[in-house]
Amino acid sequence: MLNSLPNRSLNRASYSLLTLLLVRLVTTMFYSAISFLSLYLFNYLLILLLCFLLVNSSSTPTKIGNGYRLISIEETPDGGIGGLLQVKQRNKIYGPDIPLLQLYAKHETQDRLRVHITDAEKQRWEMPYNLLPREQAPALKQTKGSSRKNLKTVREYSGSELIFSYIADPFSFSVKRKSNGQTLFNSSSDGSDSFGVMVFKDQYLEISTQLPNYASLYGLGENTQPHGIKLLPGDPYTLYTTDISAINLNADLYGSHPVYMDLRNVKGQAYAHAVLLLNSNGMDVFYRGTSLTYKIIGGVFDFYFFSGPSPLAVVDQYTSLIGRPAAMPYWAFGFHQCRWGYHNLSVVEDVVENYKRAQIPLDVIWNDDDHMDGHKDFTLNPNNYPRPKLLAFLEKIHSIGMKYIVIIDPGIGVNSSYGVYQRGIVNDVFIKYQGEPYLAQVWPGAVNFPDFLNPKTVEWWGDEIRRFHELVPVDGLWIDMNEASNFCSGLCKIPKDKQCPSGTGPGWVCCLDCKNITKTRWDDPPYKINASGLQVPIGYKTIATSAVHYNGVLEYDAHSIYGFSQAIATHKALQGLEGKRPFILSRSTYVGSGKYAAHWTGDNKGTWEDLKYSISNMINFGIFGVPMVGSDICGFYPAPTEELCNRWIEVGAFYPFSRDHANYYSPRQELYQWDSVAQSARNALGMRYKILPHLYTLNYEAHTTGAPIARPLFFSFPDYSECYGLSTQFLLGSSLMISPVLEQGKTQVKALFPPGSWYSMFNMTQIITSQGGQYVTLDAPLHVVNVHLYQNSILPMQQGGLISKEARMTPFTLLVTFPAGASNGKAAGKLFLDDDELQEMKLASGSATYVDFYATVSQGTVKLWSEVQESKFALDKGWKIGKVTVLGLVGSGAPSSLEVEGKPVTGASNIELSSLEQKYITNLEVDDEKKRSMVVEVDGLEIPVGKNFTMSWKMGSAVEH
Ligand SMILES: OC[C@H]1O[C@H](O[C@H]2[C@H](O)[C@@H](O)[C@@H](O[C@H]3[C@H](O)[C@@H](O)[C@@H](O)O[C@@H]3CO)O[C@@H]2CO)[C@H](O)[C@@H](O)[C@@H]1O
Repeated sequence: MLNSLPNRSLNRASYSLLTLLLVRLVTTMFYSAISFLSLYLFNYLLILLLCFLLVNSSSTPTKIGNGYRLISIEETPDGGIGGLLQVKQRNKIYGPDIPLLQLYAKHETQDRLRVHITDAEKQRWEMPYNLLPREQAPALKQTKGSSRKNLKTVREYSGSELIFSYIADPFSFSVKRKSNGQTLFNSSSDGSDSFGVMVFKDQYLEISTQLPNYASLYGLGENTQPHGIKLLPGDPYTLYTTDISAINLNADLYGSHPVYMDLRNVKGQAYAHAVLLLNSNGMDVFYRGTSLTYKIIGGVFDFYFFSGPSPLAVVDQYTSLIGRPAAMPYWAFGFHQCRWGYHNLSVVEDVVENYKRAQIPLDVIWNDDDHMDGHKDFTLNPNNYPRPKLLAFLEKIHSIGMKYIVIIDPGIGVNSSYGVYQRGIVNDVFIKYQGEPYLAQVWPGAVNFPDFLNPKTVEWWGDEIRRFHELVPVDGLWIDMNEASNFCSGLCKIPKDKQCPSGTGPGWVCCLDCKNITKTRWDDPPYKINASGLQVPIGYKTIATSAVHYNGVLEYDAHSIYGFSQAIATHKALQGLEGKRPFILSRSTYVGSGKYAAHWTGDNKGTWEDLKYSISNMINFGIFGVPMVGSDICGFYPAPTEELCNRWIEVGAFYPFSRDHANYYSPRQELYQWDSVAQSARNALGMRYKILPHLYTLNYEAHTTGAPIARPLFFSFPDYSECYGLSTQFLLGSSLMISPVLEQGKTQVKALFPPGSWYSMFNMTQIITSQGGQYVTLDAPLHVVNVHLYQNSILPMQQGGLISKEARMTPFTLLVTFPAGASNGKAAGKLFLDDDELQEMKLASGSATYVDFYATVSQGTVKLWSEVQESKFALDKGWKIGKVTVLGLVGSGAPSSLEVEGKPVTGASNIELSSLEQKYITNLEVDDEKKRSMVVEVDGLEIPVGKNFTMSWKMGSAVEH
């Protein structure tokens, strides 16, 4: 029962009591003399009757709330509607109902509807407007005296695509799509027991929506699901930021994203929309297949509906509200190597050398906390990482374009001789408990946590980052443990007579003297979310939930935005430094984090399951507006097998954020450690470095439209429901598909190919599938990952290299794909280039260039041209298009009449034609003589990127269809 108290234990107790009594009754009856029978029998029958009543009453659900009725409604000055909701009947389960609520609904844009419900008489906690800027909901009591004359029992308010309507008593609301009449959200009860009325108490809010059983839902994270991206009915999706690693299935992991995308295929046509419940309190979300129920322990209902109707439109609308994803610098798309346990600088230097020796690309080298002095943020270990040597190393790697990133944890070591801590105390920047900085334990031992909701803290943090940057010119920061993670729970003191260890391993065992804090309703709320997947107290191994932030904000409310607020402060600090584009990697994320940081999926395991989960985790974050994401390649711990590491780099080379990272206790797993892994890495990363221009263009697209970099297939094939649950393959952009091996011992992979023509990026072989698309078994020996480009694409590529900076200056190749065998076809592609040192990523004269490429084939004539915006930047850099490769054309004999810029190009040497092997053909009748599809390569070109160009040629004896 969702809207009733759980009563299973009550029933069980009653039945036990009943059984006991029955046994006693029978025994007694047997041994009792007839003369006493009537008296005993009467007593027992009475008890029996009471027990039956108890059992029966306990199986009747106890209602948590009785719902609200709308008592007034009017239009608000800002064009929305506002109303008052009065509780129908109060009860005290999970605390008293809030008597009067304020309802506010507004079509904020053409495709976004907001529905906000809060206490009408008292300000409640909600996501701070300064952290997530958005339109303000109206002030309280605005509607209190409003007239009732407008009040109708049912009423509709229509925006351009979404229609909001309500039923007055008991109050419920629904959201419909205007274009097809579909109900997207409906909080009125479907009559089932699993669906109650809306409940609004101080520490318990509940609301449900009906759903059609054919809706496919995605999102509600951070969460690892064994079955992949599509949400399945069952256990609650619990949202509460927690230091629990991605290996834990169906648990509340590091981030909180209370948003889902709902994809429905209505008569072969797909419609997607999304629902965000902007609430930072802990919650359980129960998805039951035909309904979804939120149970939240505080805050307000602040719903945003995004009408789509395409998945890409949904993320565009979503990120236009929560913030567009951060622009990443070019080098961030290179390969990253990290490890906890690079004990000294020489080890780091060796790693960089070994990558070079093995000819494996590497752009960024990282330090976990090994460079620190006693695991304290912003310090250097003078023995293992002496500053002069570190600076010399950084100068060397910076000179070739490589970068260096280090970790910082939010816990600041409590140590009176530690400057960062001293200045923190002086500036009063820490979260408080009973007026004192709240004491916790992380790697340095006892720590205090900065309160990033406090403007003074943001200033102090910025200053500490500036000081550190003067000490060590890092290129980015990794903010870890910011859920916030605490190795202790409750109220702790530093033990007097014992030295608290700091550091690795046992460092995570609590050594402070702690006692539980249970006395406040914040530490022990009436409704228990399924925290840590185990219903642990919500203050378990984190900051006590009754601790206090700036302005009296309770950790209870602000818990899940800790990492988010730290990312904002860190971003601000880095922006202020050299005026460069910041790179931040954050473990904990919330709605809007993508605007400031990249994310990795935390401490995964070196197992085949985790390799698989990494794909769904990655594509979920694309939906959450955090497109720069990846998992620890080869697994964080314990130790991957050689085969697994081969397969992992073949997937990880195509994560937007591609980093190998390992635990302190794991054996070394840099990609050169095994010859076979090195070979797979050269293949897969070799391809990544060739498609860097594409990844970087996707970065621009993400930054300007929210489009995920790595996407599920349904983003490009929304009408093709076969791919709705597919979590073993993914797309980079709209048409580059990765189909990796995810199982041990396999040298083939069964991959789904949506309808059309696909071309292998490694050997140009083609796969053509019928209208229904199909699964194709692909060869995938150990060093091979299958990457295919879809028809109608133009992919700008470069020659690759060992560092992105050098790869970036090599000539371009345009890879053009037409539907195989079609005599008429179109293709298009795009390229964004800019000065990635600049903070802003925008199309501007002199610092960026954008090129649209187009191609057509018609009547045997192939045409290719570009349309350039802001040409100067690319022209100044001197980039050239050296080659055009076109796949899927039909014809035989040599192409002729090659013209570039309207001028004939003589000499056949620069245009070549070869036949394309057709690997898999279904509906295309192939007459090998006439309809072979071809590879046409036009080489030796020197077309400046940034200049509009046209080129054309005729296919030899083109075949008409
Ligand atoms: O900076 C070092 C690493 O810190 C992070 O991972 C640590 C994690 O946050 C800790 O909670 C802990 O996790 C262990 C957990 O406490 C323990 O019960 C057991 O389940 O093993 C867990 C994993 O070891 O230690 C983690 C480090 O081992 C961060 O996520 C890493 O990337 C950093 O390298």
